[in-house]
Amino acid sequence: MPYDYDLFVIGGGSAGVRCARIAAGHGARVAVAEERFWGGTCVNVGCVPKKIMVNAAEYGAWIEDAAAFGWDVRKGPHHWEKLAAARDAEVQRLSALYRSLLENAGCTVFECRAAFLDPHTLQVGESRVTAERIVIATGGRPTRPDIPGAELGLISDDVFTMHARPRRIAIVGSGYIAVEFAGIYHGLGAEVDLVYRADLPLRGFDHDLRAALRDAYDAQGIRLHPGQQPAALERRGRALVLRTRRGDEIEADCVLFATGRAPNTRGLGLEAAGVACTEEGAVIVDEDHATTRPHIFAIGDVTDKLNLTPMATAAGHALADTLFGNAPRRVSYRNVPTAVFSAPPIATVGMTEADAAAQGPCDIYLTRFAPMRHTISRRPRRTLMKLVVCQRSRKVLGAHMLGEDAPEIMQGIGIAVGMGATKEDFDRTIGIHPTAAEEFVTLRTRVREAGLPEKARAAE
Ligand SMILES: Cc1cc2nc3c(=O)[nH]c(=O)nc-3n(C[C@H](O)[C@H](O)[C@H](O)COP(=O)(O)OP(=O)(O)OC[C@H]3O[C@@H](n4cnc5c(N)ncnc54)[C@H](O)[C@@H]3O)c2cc1C
Ligand SMILES: NC(=O)c1ccc[n+]([C@@H]2O[C@H](COP(=O)([O-])OP(=O)(O)OC[C@H]3O[C@@H](n4cnc5c(N)ncnc54)[C@H](O)[C@@H]3O)[C@@H](O)[C@H]2O)c1
Repeated sequence: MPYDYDLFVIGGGSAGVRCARIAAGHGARVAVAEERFWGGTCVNVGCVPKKIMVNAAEYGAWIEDAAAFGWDVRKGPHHWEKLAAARDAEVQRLSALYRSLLENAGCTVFECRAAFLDPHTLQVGESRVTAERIVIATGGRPTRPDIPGAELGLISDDVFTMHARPRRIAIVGSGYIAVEFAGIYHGLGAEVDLVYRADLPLRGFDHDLRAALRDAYDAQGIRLHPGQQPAALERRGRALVLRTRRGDEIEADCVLFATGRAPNTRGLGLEAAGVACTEEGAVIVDEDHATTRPHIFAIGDVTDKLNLTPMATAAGHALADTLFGNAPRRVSYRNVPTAVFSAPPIATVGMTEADAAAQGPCDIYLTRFAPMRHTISRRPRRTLMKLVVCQRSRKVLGAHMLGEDAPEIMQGIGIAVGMGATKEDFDRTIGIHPTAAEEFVTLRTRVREAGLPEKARAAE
């Protein structure tokens, strides 16, 4: 039976757009359906608008720093609506670009929802469409905790439609989104409460980074509430009150739930297609992104593996090359560099100290220092850099940094760690002076053998 398309992609986000346009470039007849916004989460309610807000928040402190360098500048008020307009214009430009990339590649675009009717047939808006192969790239959505009054709180999507900066905001969670928005709102002048379950923010990251971020946020005046779980949210007059299970009350103008995301598989007709999901709703895939139906594939956040834009695009590209480019390949999920755009930012690649120590003896090289800019500005900022080195092979198993430019620096370190560079390879590299980055190649003092103190291990 001839199909309408060789490939149908459900979802026009990072993963779907890359897969569709590369497949079309290989000569396949491709269609894509997007129900909400071209470019998906990253472009519209994720990385891009978030990073613009991170940049905006940084300027506030830079204006103050400038005075120490001789500039006669005065910090005036921040105009939220100006920032919002600039941010939204850039988002619209990029979203339109994503759509035109698809059209220029020869893809058919549908601006509506798609769902399976059977393994090869989709309901696409008002039409029925068939395809030989189908890719599920529907991403994820923010979740709220199951507590009374949860609907009074915001989710990350809502941040990008706020009309004004809140005076006080309480943020629940301490993952990527929570700590990034804590830094943004604080930088823009709001009072911030960060409410989280663990002892330290950013579960899963290296222990020293987590402790350094706690210290940095504490020093800046972000009010930290570790070991606290939300119990209820209620309106009291014009304020919201977040009650915790311990019985504490935190009052704010708005409450942001940054408590994780769930894969978008509800109502997709996956049962009709014979595609299996985990209990949490993530599509189950093998190393080639094939689902339990060999002609149906899933890529990006909907598989809930490593929910980062570059992973979504890499998976989409590899799948298109494999299916239509006569160039089968797999994407590695190991040694993926990642950054958290907190204030200061964090970046990391490879193993944490705890993970590495569990595999065998390792050495820790670590330095903390005041960045050169701040010896002049007197802003109390500290940088932390750390290498985890295998004692046997001398390979650098993990590199971790908290400090200005950490994400820019870690991209290059990621190449070295991915190639299996040893500590001696790092040491042989000549530094670029004067930079913070050069510390990664001049770390000479082994501070200890890897392994977390008992108390820290218990809290992991
Ligand atoms: C606030 C925030 C900040 C982030 N910051 C970063 C960052 O700095 N760096 C980074 O690497 N990652 C970041 N991420 C994660 C990153 O945005 C995601 O990993 C990435 O966007 C996933 O791409 P995707 O294509 O899998 O899904 P998405 O981009 O979510 O795309 C899925 C698309 O499918 C559409 N869709 C869903 N169901 C259907 C249907 N049935 N029919 C038609 N269309 C459908 C949706 O509307 C959506 O557009 C951030 C995420 C958030 C929320
Ligand atoms: N810079 C980046 O690359 C970047 C930025 C933002 C988001 N992302 C991606 O998006 C994903 C989602 O981000 P996120 O921050 O929402 O999720 P997350 O999984 O990183 O963090 C969720 C947080 O919510 C807490 N939590 C979960 N349920 C809770 C409950 N019922 N009560 C209280 N706390 C609860 C968790 O303990 C954790 O601190 C990230 O994991 C990441 O993959 C990446």
